Amino acid sequence: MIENPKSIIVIFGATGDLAKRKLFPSIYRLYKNGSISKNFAVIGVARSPLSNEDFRANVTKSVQSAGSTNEVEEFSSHFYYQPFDVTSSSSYQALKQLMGTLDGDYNTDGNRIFYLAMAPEFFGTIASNLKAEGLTETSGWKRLVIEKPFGRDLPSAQKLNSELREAFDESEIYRIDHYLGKEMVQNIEVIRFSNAIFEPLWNNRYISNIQITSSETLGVEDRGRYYESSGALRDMVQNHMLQMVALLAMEPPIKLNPREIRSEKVKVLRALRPFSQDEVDDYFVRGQYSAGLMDEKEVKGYREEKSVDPDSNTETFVAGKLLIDNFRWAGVPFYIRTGKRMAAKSTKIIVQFKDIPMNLYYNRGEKVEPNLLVIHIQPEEGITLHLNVKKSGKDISTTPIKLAYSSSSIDGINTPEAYERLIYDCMRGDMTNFTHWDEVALSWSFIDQISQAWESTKAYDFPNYESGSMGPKKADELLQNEGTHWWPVQ
Ligand SMILES: NC(=O)C1=CN([C@@H]2O[C@H](COP(=O)(O)OP(=O)(O)OC[C@H]3O[C@@H](n4cnc5c(N)ncnc54)[C@H](OP(=O)(O)O)[C@@H]3O)[C@@H](O)[C@H]2O)C=CC1
Ligand SMILES: O=C1O[C@H](COP(=O)(O)O)[C@@H](O)[C@H](O)[C@H]1O
Repeated sequence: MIENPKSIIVIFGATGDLAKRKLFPSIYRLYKNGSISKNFAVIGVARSPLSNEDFRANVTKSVQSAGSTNEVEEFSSHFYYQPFDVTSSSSYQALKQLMGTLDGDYNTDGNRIFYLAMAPEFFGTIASNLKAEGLTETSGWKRLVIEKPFGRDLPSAQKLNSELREAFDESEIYRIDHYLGKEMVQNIEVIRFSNAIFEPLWNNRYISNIQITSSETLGVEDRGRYYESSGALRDMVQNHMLQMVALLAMEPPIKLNPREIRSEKVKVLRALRPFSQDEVDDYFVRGQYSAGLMDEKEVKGYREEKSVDPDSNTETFVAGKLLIDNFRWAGVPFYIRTGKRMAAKSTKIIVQFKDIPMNLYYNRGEKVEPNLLVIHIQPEEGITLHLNVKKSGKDISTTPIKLAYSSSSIDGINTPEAYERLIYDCMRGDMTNFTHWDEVALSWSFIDQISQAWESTKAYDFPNYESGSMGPKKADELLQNEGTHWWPVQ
């Protein structure tokens, strides 16, 4: 793998939110820390009639708003803009010509990344036009980076995939799941497979349940139109939550390469227990936020948000119990929960170990707390192990303690942003942290059974959780019915 990759990056949707907030600052950091060679150029395309100078000013502003000031002008000089109509042959021909010129100017060896940061309805059209107009013919490598959502159910994902596959090979398609770029999500494998104390316990003999919470304080913001056709199930569960489940549950791969890791993740997704439409409510709970208080300020309910149907049936919260029917995990529930306008912004994984066979301290009326391994994904990054020790003093009695490691306090606060890692991986041709089509297809077939049930029945109790809370009561009951509870994530 080349460590200082050179390439032209074409960003479709270069005037959009994602480009400004994530892509430009991430490419800047790669440039500044020397991860990518100076032989790179970025061509931004969108409908707006900007000049190169306007575009460079936007890039400079976005990098500066992300807190950087050093060599920003020099960095922005690598950026070019072309007004673009995704359906017009002349747009592609002009882009082809510009790529040819910049290939020579920046000596990029014909390497090309096409980054689709646009609404998903354009993905198929762009990919087929890139091929039809000859932009995929190059002396170097070509790669397609594709943002979510990858379809809205299995049939639409299959259709999109076959459109992409007419122009790009599977080995050239980099499907982004930004959770796979997060430091502590990448750490799951390392925690599991490099610690002798965890791996022998990582199964149904010693683990009682695993909980994954990804809660957000923000509401739907300006994305009401998209969110109305998506909901939390498609927006968060189909991709990020199931990817974390797969990483936690997979068997050790025979090698740490993309093919072997994916093959193990795929086996987990294949082992997810399916259920019938009538059983969906036994396993999954949906919620929608009402108005409430966040940071002592009144916020709107989901149905009052911009571009949202005042009678919307869309869920902004999902909790669920997943069962993985294989030898390692039979009988161990994986509880997941995610939602908007919750009490805290927090993503945590809590592995709860089974109780010891006998509590020797019971006759003193003492309850021994279960051992927990907490993986803090965000905002803090690290792990905490909850153990029991002797309370200081004369008596032999127990007290819970926590052994904590914080990755940001040890390695420095600036752990790379997820997008920074993923763009770098794509430039180096490392597909490990991108989702393979097989994973996408299996995730959709699991999700479709839930969305079909929910779309065919009105949620009469919506809205059913207050903004600023931890979700609907039913989500707590899902665990209470099994004699357990959600561990706090705040
Ligand atoms: N924003 C985010 O945080 C995240 C976004 N994503 C995904 O990234 C993609 C982009 O999202 P986001 O940046 O928020 O979207 P925006 O709506 O902010 O940007 C869309 C971009 O597409 C361009 N565009 C729209 N229509 C056309 C057209 N017909 N021809 C050419 N260009 C067009 C727009 O520019 P113009 O109007 O000038 O044409 C703009 O540059 C989506 O797939 C989204 O789901 C995924 C995760 C997070
Ligand atoms: O993909 C998405 O993720 C964000 C949450 O990402 P995070 O890194 O802040 O946890 C979510 O807000 C958005 O709706 C969804 O599309």
